[in-house]
This record gives sequence, C-alpha cells and structure tokens, in this order.
Amino acid sequence: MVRRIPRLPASATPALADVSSHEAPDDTTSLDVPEQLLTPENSRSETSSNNENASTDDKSAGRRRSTRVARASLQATDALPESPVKNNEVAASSSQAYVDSIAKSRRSHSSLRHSIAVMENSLRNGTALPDDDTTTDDHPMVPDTPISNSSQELPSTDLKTSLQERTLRQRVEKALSKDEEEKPSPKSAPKAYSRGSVRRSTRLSLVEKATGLLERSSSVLGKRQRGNKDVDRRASLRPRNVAPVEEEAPSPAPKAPEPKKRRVSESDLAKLQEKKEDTPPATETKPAVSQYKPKRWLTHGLYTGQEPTDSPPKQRKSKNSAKASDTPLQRKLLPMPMFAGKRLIQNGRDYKIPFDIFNPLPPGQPKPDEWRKTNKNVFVGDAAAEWKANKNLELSTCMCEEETGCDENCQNRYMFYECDNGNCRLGPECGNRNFNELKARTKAGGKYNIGVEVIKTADRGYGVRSNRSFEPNQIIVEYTGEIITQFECERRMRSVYKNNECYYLMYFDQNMIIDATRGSIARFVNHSCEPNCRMEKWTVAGKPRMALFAGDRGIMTGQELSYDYNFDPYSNKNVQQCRCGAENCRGILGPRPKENVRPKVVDDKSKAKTAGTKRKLSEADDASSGPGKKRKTLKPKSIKASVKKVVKKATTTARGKTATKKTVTKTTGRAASASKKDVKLPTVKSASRVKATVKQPARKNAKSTKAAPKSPAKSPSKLNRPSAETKRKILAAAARGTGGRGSKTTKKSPSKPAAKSPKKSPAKAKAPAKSKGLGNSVKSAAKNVVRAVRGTKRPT
Ligand SMILES: C[S@@+](CC[C@H](N)C(=O)[O-])C[C@H]1O[C@@H](n2cnc3c(N)ncnc32)[C@H](O)[C@@H]1O
Repeated sequence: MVRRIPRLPASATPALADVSSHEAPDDTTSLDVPEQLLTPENSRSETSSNNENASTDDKSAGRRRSTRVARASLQATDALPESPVKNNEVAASSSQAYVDSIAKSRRSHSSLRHSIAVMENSLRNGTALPDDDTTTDDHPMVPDTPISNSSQELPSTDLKTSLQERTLRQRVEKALSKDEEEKPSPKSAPKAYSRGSVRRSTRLSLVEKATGLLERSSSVLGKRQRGNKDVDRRASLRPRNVAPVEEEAPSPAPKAPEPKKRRVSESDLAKLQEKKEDTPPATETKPAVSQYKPKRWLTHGLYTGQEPTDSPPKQRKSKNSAKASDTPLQRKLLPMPMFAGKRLIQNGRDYKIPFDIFNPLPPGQPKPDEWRKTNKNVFVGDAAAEWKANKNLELSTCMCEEETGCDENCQNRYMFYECDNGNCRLGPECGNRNFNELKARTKAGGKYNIGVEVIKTADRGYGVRSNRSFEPNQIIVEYTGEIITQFECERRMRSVYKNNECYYLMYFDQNMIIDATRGSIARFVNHSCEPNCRMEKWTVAGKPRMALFAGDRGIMTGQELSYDYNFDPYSNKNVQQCRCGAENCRGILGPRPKENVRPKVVDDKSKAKTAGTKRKLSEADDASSGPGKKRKTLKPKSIKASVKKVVKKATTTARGKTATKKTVTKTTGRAASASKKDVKLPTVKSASRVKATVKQPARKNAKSTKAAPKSPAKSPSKLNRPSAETKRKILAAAARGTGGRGSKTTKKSPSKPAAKSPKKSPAKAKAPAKSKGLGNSVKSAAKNVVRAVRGTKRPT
C-alpha cells in the first residue's frame, strides 16, 4: 500500500516543514533528501531552527514540535548509532558512494533496499535524484521488499532499463556481500539473512517487521551457535541466497586398512577340517531360539479376603520361597466375588446359584447303625462253589469302529456286556465301560466322585440322594452285597430277618441272591413308580454285577434316587403300600402292570433287568420253579383289592380272629402252599358248633366234612350226595349230550337206547342246576363258617 506524502511548498510554515522532515523514519533516509539534501549546515540550521522555533514559537506549537523533535531525534539516534552527518557527506558525493556509505553506516537491510530503490528510480528517470514518485518509498508503510519495489515499477519500462536495473542491483548486492565477507561480525548475520531475498507481506507494519527481523536474527544466531542447525530447516524457511553452511563433520579416526581377503583353496579347507578334528569338541552353542515366557496366571491380588494369611501377596515365587515360608499354600478354589468376598465370608448371605453343582449335605446326617458297608460282592457259604459249578461263561466281542465308538449299536452293550481290552479293541474311545469308570471314581474318592448320600425320608425310612449331577444313563453306584444261595436266603429269612420290616434281597444270577444287608449304599435306594434311575445287571469280565444307572433324563443335584423295584411279592402277605408320591403310583410295591412291560424286541434287556427285581422270602420258594415258569401278573385293581383283603385279614388276625377265606391271589408252586399255610381255619371247637349248619359242601373242607356226616339226616341241605339212581340218570344224560364222555358212556351202556333221551333231557337240564347249587352251597357254607367262627369268638 503506497501512501504518498505531498511535497510541501517552500512557503510552508517551518513548523510543518520540520514536521515532514522529522517524521521521516530514521531507518530510511528521507526522500526529500534530493531537494533538501542533508548537509552539516542544513542539519545544523534545521536543528537550530527547531531549537529556535522551540524557543520563539508559541508555547503550544513549540511544545508540540519539541515533542516531535525529541521523538524524531531519539529515533534517529537509536537507529543511527553513527553520525548521520558523515553519512550525508558520503551520500552527497555520488550515488555509489552513497549506497556504500549507507551500507557501511547503517548495516541495515531496509536502508540498503531503499538506496537501491532510489538508484533504480534515478536511473529510470535519468536523473540522479528521485522524482516525486520516490516519496512513496520514504513512507514507513511502504514495503521495501523487491516485490513491493517491483510493483512500483512502471509497466512501460523498456528492456534496456530493466537490464540496467538488474545489473545495478547485482552489483550492489555483490558489493554488499563483499563487504560482509570482509567484515564478519555478529551483527552481519541478520543482514545476511535479510538481504533482500525474503519476501514479506506488504501489510506488515514496521513494528512487526522489526520484531520479525530481531527474532530471526536472534534465532539464526542462536542456531548458529548451536551448530548451524538452520541448515536443516525447511527450504521454504531458509534464506534463499544464503547457501546452507556445510557442517564440518568430525573426521573419523583413520581406520586400519582391511586385510585383503584370501582366496580359500581346497587345501586350506582340508587343513581347517583337520584342525577342527584335532581340537576337542567345544560346547555346542545352541542356536538362539526365541523362548517365550510361560504365561503366568494371577493367583491373588484381584480379590479381597481370600488369602489365609496377612502376608502381602507375592507375585513371583523364588525356588526356595515355598520351602522357606511357613505360610500355608494358597487355595486353589475359585475365590469369592470381588470386593464383597470378605464381607460375605464374615456376614454370610443367602443366594441361589443358577444351576446345580456339587452340593453335599452337611455332616451329622442320621445313619443306620446296622448297616455294614461293602463295595464288593462277597460269596458266602456254598455260593462260590455253586457259582463255579454252574458257571456258563458267555463270550461276546464287539465289532465297533473307532469312528462310531461303542454306541447303542455296540453288540456288547446290547447284551449288557461291558467292554474291556479282551472283548473290545477300541480302548479309551470305547463308550461301554461303565463299571470301569465307576471304579476310577471310587478309587479317586471324595464326595463328588461318589456322588450319592444317605438321607432320612419322611415315610419310607432311609433313602439316597445325589449330591451332584449325573448324565443320562450314567452309572451311579453299584449294588453289592453278599451273594448267597437260595437255601441260605431262606434260612436267613426265617431266622435272622424274621422281624425285619425292610429286606435287602435281590435276585442276582444263577438262582443266587444278593443280600445287601451288608452291602453298598445302593441298598437304601427306594422304590418309585415313576423312577429316575434303573437297576441293571451287567456282565463284567465274565461276572455279573448290578448297578444303578441314571435314567434318560439324567439326575440333578439333590434329587432322591429311585428305581422301580418291580417288586414281586409272591404272597399278599408281603405286599406293601407304596408312598412314592408319583402321579401314576400303583399303590403297592408290586410289579408293573402288563401294559408297561417292554415289548418282545427288548426281551433280552428286560430279562437282564428283571433279573434285578426285588424279592423277599417267598422268592426263594418260587425260585425252585425255575425262571421259565409263567406267573400270573396281577392287575392294579385286583392287587388293590387283594391288598384290602390282606389288610383286613391282618387286622382280624391281630384281633385274634381267624381268617375264613383263602387269599384271593392266585399263586403257584410253593408260594401257593405258603399262602395255604397262612390261612388259619377255624378251630375244632368252633367246627363242632358248625356241625349242625355245615352240611354237604363242607366236605371239600376236611374239617367241615367231618362234621357233615355226623348229622346228614338232620341237615336239610341240598348238598346231600346224589342217590345211585340219580347218578345213573346224570351219567346217561351226559352220555347223550356230550361227545367224548357221551360216546364213552354210550360205549359203556350201548344197551340204553336213544328213546331215553327225551326223558333224560330234563335230567340234563338238572345237572347244571345242581352244579350251580353246589357253588352256591359252597359260598353259603363259607359264610356260615365265618358266622360260626364269629359266633364262637363272641362269648356272649
Ligand atoms: C431296600 S429297602 C430301601 C431302604 C429302606 N427305605 C430303608 O430304610 O432301609 C426297601 C424297603 O424300603 C421301603 N420302601 C422303599 N420304597 C418305598 C416306597 N415307595 N413306599 C413305601 N416304602 C418303601 C419298604 O419298606 C421296602 O421294603
């Protein structure tokens, strides 16, 4: 931005003229110089005039002027440390000299620029002195950059002039550089730096320029002192015409010349090898393999209240620290929740875990005193010898592949044979080694591995619960005890267990019985009509073994274990009421109804399973009948009815009264005979009283028949024996009516013609009537017996 100051007329007041002259900035020689070229006289007169004016003029003007003068003089003295008079003298001599003098005196870049500009103008105008236009350069706001100068140049300047200008400029710059080289001084640095090469914004004020210059100079100086770091500055920030000073790198120490590489010949190699062989084998240096540190897991530090001691936790343990320290080892269990751990331990809080885990009962649970525990089957008495004699070792080898393992299609599994290395080639991949797994668990010990506990139930005596979860079909516990013969079983039932309420007998194999009175915990497992486990007999290494397996739904922690006894009471005497509480409870500890019996396809399995049904004393009686003997299974309704009758009978027996009827339950073999023994018939004394009432039907009963003949005539009973004539008629009718017997009869009495037949047809009709009458008479006789018994028992 160019601001022109109008030239003042000569008639202008001295004050104003003074102002114009004094307002010129000190660092730039006034452009009025050509007109008012400074001479010692001028300057002196001016100064004096100023002084004079200051003394003579009115106070206000003088004051103002004096102030300005003072400022200007101050500025001049600040900016021009050397005598301005000297400079003026040099300037007056010639333009070149003027330039040199200014350069020497001021050492200011701006002044030199200004001088150059002046020179250029003078050349352009053909005069040594600048024209009016030059006044522009005098203004402090006029930039003194080449750009600003060039911007002032007229576009119409011919090439010649411009060339002259350039050469002059170059000359001046050369002179300056020479001068600087001749007189190196700390002050020259900023000059060199600002030597007409830096482009600056025309909008910058002088103050800004000055401060910028100072900063640059100081920074440059500082950097030079620090070793000319400005060399590394960005090219855009570096002074353009200052060649980057090359740092003198410290000359490295002279290196010893490298020895020439010798060519290795084959002979040399051979020598080397010989040397190697001669020298003892040095310890082989292992190749540097990056060894990763093993990951260390924090065992403490994250939770509070977990450490058993107050000692500060150690992050690392030295080798001997474990031996040296007396503190107990840290717990390996998962710590309690963070922050609240200590408080929880101290105060306690009820909480519910989201899933079932190991949860054993607290100590002090009631235990049966009479229980003698054994986890192995023990042959007692003749059982071992009998077992060996009847031993029928069946072999089974599975053909399973490794891909499938011994799954449900495994032949051994299907046959209830456990796989082992003898009958299975899969090894650990085999999935049919339940008893082996159980053995490992038992060997490991601990409540979790055992997984079951005895509990006291409300109404069924003791029971067994799980203290952990079991997978579906996972083996839980083996049913072990004493293996006894049937004879031994009978003996025990009669003598040892005769007063017992609970029996722990189970049919095992080869007519042997497991008596778990002394046995494993499995003996406490109760019956349920809707069980969660099942008892299975397996052949393990050629020997039968029984175990409790989890059902198809698995077992959760805390569940009471149960299986279906499939109890075969054989005698209603042994029927017990079931208290399993299941929806489909059968009501008694009896066998399953027929509809629940497994289909024939799984007969082998069911056979194996039913081998483990519970039996009581009567089973020993029935066992002699053989496993193939069919038994009539009672339906639930009939069982319930029979139970009622048995209970009724039991109550009457308890009252001292005798039962009058036989048990309704149809039993076979010895069981039937046993039930016969149970029925107590009326005593003789009572029978004598019945004499009068019991007649013909009582013949079926030995005792009642005795009474009947005593008074046959007195008895009006229709149960009199038929006469000979009646018998004949019946036989004749039968011979006519029925095929076989009739034919026989006809053969026996061919003489009797068919003419008799119509007559005998009523006789034929009479026969069933008689038989019906017999049945009724038996029933009525029985009723009479009951009445008679009651009557006798009632002393009245
Ligand atoms: C092998 S023991 C079972 C353990 C027996 N609870 C105990 O305390 O020793 C069989 C006996 O338990 C009783 N029992 C088992 N399950 C029963 C059930 N569901 N209802 C009633 N009594 C049951 C019967 O007295 C049965 O004779």
